[in-house]
Amino acid sequence: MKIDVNDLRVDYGDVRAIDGMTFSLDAGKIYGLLGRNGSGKTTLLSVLAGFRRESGGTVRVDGRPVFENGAVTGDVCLVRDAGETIGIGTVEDALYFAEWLRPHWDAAYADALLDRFGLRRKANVKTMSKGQRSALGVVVGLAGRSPLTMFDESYLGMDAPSRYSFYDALLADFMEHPRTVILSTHLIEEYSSLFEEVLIIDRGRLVLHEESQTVLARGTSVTGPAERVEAFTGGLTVLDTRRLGPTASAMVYGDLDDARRGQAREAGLELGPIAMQDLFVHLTEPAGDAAPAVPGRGARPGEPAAPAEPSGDAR
Ligand SMILES: Nc1ncnc2c1ncn2[C@@H]1O[C@H](COP(=O)(O)OP(=O)(O)OP(=O)(O)O)[C@@H](O)[C@H]1O
Repeated sequence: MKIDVNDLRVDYGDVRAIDGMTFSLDAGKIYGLLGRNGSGKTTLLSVLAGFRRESGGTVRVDGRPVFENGAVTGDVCLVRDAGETIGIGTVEDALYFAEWLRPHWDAAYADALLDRFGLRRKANVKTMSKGQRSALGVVVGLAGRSPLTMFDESYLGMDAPSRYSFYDALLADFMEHPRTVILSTHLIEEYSSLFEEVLIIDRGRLVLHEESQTVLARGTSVTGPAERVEAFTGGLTVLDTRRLGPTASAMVYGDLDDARRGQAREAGLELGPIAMQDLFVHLTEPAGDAAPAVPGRGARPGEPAAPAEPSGDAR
């Protein structure tokens, strides 16, 4: 399903949780939604799922409004953390309810997933552990095969083997049944290779929306003798610099063309990739600080950029 969000605002009383967000998502891709605590991820997903009404702006899924629109919400699934939406009865009851609700439900696949995550059909959901309830949420999200499927930190309570299992299951099922998937997560490195595109939000605003490969290609670590690193990075957008004795490693954001790369090599500097998590940390700032103004902030071509906030470091 295609998503078009235009100048979206969501208020909780005096708190503006989403502050003028505009973006479009194509159908059939896996998107990563990243943001610090309180940045507005759950609020945004709730609006996309039709759980909450927008205070301003528009949200369209396949060109149609979502809120109180049964023709759309039947094709949309939001799995929240710890599977909180299915806290009554047994696992079997939860699946029965999900099947009734979801037109694309695959019962055989749901059964296979229960085995995969070691969940008993007769288990009472209320007495299940947090991780088991999260796994049940994931089963519902995957087996529902909703054209728009969103996981909001659904796997947070799951242990590492179960999370890896979710990763593998999602990838395999997505290949067979492509759909629009949005994953909100704080486990950036664990899931970043799944994301075709990534959206970073910060204090209710869209900070960046780009293909993951582009985002990663824009970040480069420059390591070598401190004074040479400083000279080379002058005029570039430096997100962070770390020093260890005479050696410095600078995190640079922006395209480095072949000529610049050649200059770095001639200067004896080492160039390397940087992790998406590192980029994320430096593209968002703790509350109260301004995020650095970096190229690519705001959105993709054709989408309005979020106003870049002034930063002393950014060039
Ligand atoms: N029901 C509510 N009433 C009032 N304010 C709320 C409510 N829900 C969220 N907020 C506020 O809206 C902002 C965005 O919250 P939201 O839960 O969407 O963030 P989040 O990015 O999902 O956070 P986290 O990563 O911690 O789950 C926060 O400032 C939060 O305090």
